[in-house]
Amino acid sequence: MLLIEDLHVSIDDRQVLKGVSLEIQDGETFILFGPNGSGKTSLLMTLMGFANYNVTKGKITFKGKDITHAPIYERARLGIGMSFQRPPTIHGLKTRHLISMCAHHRDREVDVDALARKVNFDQFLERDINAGFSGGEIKRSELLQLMAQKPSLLLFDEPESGVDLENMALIGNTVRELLNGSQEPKLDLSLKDLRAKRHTSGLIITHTGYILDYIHADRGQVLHDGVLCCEASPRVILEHIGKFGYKECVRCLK
Ligand SMILES: Nc1ncnc2c1ncn2[C@@H]1O[C@H](COP(=O)(O)OP(=O)(O)OP(=O)(O)O)[C@@H](O)[C@H]1O
Repeated sequence: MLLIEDLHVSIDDRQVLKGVSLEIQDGETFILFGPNGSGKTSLLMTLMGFANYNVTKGKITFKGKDITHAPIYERARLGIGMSFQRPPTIHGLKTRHLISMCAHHRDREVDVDALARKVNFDQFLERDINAGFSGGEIKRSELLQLMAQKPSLLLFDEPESGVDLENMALIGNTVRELLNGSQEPKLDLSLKDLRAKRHTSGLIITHTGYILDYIHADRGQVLHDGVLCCEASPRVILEHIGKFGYKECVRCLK
């Protein structure tokens, strides 16, 4: 589904990604770890196509199409959706209107109120996007946009940040539903069959790993100073970082 080859990205004159290569298959969920400032958000912003992130070398292919220099709307139309760490406030744009726009491409009209009720967000629909929203409310607003858009590749930048434990369950379960599509996985399926049934892929940044309690994450890696290293199961990586910190990752780069 997503193929990133030798991606080099600069913001102004500063190189933030220094040769990232990564493949995410249909239905696969990939977890990205890394210390502050290592380039994780920059990777997601580049995949979404934001202008400040200049691809100086490398290629991004999505569903077989070269999207390295494609505009944001084309990537969204192809099926890439993103939940931001710190999304902007948009005065003058009601949440209801944005949710309707996110669902615009779908065949059937979406019941925005019913969708919002799923994430306890119906009472926020008449408010401007993110205007005065708390950390947890911002996350629910982001999720609601994705639920309306139904992308086939979900990019999540720290779904747990600013979320209390009670809301974490709501957010974790909603992320799982988005990744599984409408289909809840049956417990008796093998991992291979489970993956074959999922068509939505995920690329999720986490510092705490709380999200791992709710989703099935297939693979993980650490991004260290703009370079990927330490590929392992996400739980193993989390445990390793907890014990030794990120400086141990440097050993994998040698
Ligand atoms: N618009 C910008 N202008 C200048 N530098 C930027 C800009 N955006 C990001 N950077 C720099 O690029 C580097 C990577 O930032 P990025 O946000 O991708 O890191 P991160 O791994 O997501 O960090 P965190 O875990 O703290 O969220 C940082 O040093 C950051 O200051």
